Amino acid sequence: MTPLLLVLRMSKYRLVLLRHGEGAWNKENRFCSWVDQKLSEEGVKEARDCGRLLKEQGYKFDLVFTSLLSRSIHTAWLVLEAMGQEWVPVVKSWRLNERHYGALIGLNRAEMALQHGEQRVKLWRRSYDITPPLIDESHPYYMEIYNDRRYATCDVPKENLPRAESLKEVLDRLLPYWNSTVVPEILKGKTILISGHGNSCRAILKHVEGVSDDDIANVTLPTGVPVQLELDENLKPVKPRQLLGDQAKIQAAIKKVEDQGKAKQAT
Ligand SMILES: O=C(O)[C@@H](COP(=O)(O)O)OP(=O)(O)O
Repeated sequence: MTPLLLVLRMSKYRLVLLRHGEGAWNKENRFCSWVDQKLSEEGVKEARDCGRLLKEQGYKFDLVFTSLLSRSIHTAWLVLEAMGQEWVPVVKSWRLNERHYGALIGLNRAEMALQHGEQRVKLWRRSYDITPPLIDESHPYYMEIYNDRRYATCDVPKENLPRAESLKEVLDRLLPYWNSTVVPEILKGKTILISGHGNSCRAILKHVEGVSDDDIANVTLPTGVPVQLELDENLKPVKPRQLLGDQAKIQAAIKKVEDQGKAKQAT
């Protein structure tokens, strides 16, 4: 068998994961999570650039999945528009929402690092099974989140929606949706884009690639950069994930996200 045929046989499905373009609170270095902040100007540009890149790469999507948060939905729309593929169906679920950061929502990461130490903030952000402090009714964004009409449309009662989540808990709520709704579409041969969030995409990567609980702490995704996965017939990766685009810029963007947790007085 020629090497080309071998690759064709082994790489049966391609899937693209995307952390939405920069949001207003990414820019302000605040934990955004379930607060429905919109894309910044830069985030709109990132989403359009991502669409152009995916078009250049020859992508033709059949289906797009998003969370219920505007920044993931707008990113999907902008990507599809830049590709001239606006007709492609977009399916939304709370199960693809960003990790629920609990009582940390709205707080500035650098200030939290000053108060609690960089190590604690790193554990909150990147560890697999540490749950941040729970949000409660006294939190300034509690009502805005739980009174939002979109959360009355979920497949669980509002009272059972999370009040804070570790990455493990994100995977626990995401996996049933992945197995029941996303996987069957991949297996039909559809080319799928998941326009999600830093941590919902990390949870999918952990599951699909079998990343260990320790190693997932070293996976950070920048905004607006498509992650290409090539999978075999059992949905196992046939090669390492590829972050598409200028590699030097991508490395700089990853460092910028990691550095958001360094101690600094907010300006
Ligand atoms: O909730 C947030 O603020 C960020 C992730 O924050 P970190 O885990 O990077 O601190 O999520 P996203 O911008 O992908 O929706």
